[in-house]
Amino acid sequence: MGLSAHAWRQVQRQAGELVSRAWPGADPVWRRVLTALVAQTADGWRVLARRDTARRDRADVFLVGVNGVTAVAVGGLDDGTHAVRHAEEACAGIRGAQGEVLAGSAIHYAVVAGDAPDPFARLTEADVPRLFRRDNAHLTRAQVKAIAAHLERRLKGYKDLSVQAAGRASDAPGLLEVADVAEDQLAAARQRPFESWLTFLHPHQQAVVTRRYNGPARISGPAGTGKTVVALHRLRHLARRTTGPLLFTTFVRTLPRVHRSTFARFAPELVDRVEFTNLHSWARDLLDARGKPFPVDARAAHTQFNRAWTVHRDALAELEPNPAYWHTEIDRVIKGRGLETFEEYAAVVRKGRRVRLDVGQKRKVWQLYETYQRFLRERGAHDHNDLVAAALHEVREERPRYAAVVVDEVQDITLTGLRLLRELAGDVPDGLLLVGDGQQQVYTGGWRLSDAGIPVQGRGEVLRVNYRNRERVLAFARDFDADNAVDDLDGAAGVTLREAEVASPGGQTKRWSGTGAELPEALAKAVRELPVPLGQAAVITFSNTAAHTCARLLREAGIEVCALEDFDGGSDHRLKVGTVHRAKGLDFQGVLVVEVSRGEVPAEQAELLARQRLVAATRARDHLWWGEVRE
Ligand SMILES: Nc1ncnc2c1ncn2[C@@H]1O[C@H](COP(=O)(O)OP(=O)(O)OP(=O)(O)O)[C@@H](O)[C@H]1O
Repeated sequence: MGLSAHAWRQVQRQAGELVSRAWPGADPVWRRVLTALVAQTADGWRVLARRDTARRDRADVFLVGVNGVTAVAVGGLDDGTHAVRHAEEACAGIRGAQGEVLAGSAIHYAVVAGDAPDPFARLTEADVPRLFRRDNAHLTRAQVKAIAAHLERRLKGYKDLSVQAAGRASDAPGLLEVADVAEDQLAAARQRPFESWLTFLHPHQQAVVTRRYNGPARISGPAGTGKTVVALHRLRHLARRTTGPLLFTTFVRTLPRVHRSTFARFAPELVDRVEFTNLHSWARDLLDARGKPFPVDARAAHTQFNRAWTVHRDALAELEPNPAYWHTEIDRVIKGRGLETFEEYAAVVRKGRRVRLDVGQKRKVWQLYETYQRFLRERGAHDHNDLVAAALHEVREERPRYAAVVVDEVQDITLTGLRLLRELAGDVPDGLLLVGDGQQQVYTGGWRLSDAGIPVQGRGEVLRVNYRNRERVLAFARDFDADNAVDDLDGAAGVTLREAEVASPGGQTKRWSGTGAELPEALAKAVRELPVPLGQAAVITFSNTAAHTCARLLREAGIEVCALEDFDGGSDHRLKVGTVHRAKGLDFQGVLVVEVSRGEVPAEQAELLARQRLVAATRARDHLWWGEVRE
């Protein structure tokens, strides 16, 4: 806290005297803990405390600081549920500067020196400093003051206790303001913009966090509207009201560990109850745990597809010469949708697929599929679809129990994957929450939630305020959604990025265009001119090859890089580099997109590319540089 040892001893003595005067008969443990808490008020924390030995059903202390609100009970509680309700009621309606509300799910709970009922974290006296950790700082001092002022009015019988360090005239007008502003700016430079969503939510977001659903629910809305933020808050809300494990999953391999680290910051007491894992890893682990290991070798599977293609090329090349198109057809339409007979394939509507197929042509595709399957069988190889199908079979045999299943980026999961998740969630009320945005689909092969037997009528929430992208960045990204028909994941019209409301003004965008030979210099210059710390920025590409090239060019220019593949959401001073597929769901203060222009592309690919561009551009909070390499 920047106090000398002498000043710190004085502060503690003052705090001790204050506590003894306020509660003369209190037992020593209580007094010591309170003293430790009150001493921190010299460093900007606020403490509201009461002591009532007859009613041990409420928190003794409300601690407010840069890391949010914590309700603390000293020496144990008789009734944790009542204490939670009391704390949530005390905080209900506390508003931020822009009309946001303090989310009930944002309150931390702790018992010091006593038994801790859920959701209270259990701390010993020696653990008390953990309540003041600054690595989770996300509120400004002004916000801390405002919250404490509200609580002071709300909490009857609680005393506002504070001490001052010698030489810190906290009430001298001007002085404090200057110190506060300096400190706020320092914190802001470290962690910009303030992640106030850890405590404050838009009233609509907050309503979605706590609403009760009597079936599967869906949150949709354009990029940056806080869908994941709401999902994480809801996860905490649900975890507090249930027992047993919860699952947070997504199709994107790199995302779960990032979300885990965010969740660990604001719900450390619950993080071990939630499994954060991508769907394929989850499926593999389930089969391993049941003694039925199911190794997938995507490369071997790809080789078998190429072999099958050589057999059927002549039959299909006149429809579409690119084998990747047919691989996707098998991956996303036939296997992704779990089609088992030709009759099913003949009947299926191939939403979003460019090449129209009559029954005779579908038969040719089916033959390609059958050959591919035969080759896989002969080699004992499996692809990812086989893994998901095997897990679905296994879950139908015996369902692992989860109190709730939350699925992020649901638009990219296959239909079979959705069926698996539905099966997994069972009929538990509030058991399944699907979060996604049709506009950000980066893989083709449409479905509706109802195709997977997931009815969400009346339980679909749409978020509309974009909190991530500053106005100019959003305007840039909006240009990519011109021709996109977007659905809300269930067939109805969805809300597009064009319709999203902007929450933050300003922002900066730049375009560059040049040849491959000019890229190294332009990219290095753009990185150096980016007015954000490198650790808060990312270079995003549309292919692995381009990502590798950019990483090499940056290293050669002496810039430290970290592959997005390896990023876990922790603080890291290196520039992140990766494809748009790995950047999904994440955001950075500054983003540099490198696009290798491909000239004319077929309509279906063009639409997919527009979506990928939209995803890439909306990863930038404040600064976006868009470089186009002309081949
Ligand atoms: N209530 C809020 N107050 C302030 N900032 C918010 C709020 N909600 C969300 N944000 C900010 O917006 C960013 C985007 O939120 P989030 O990642 O949840 O959006 P999303 O809808 O899941 O986005 P995408 O679909 O593009 O991945 C967050 O990192 C956070 O900084």
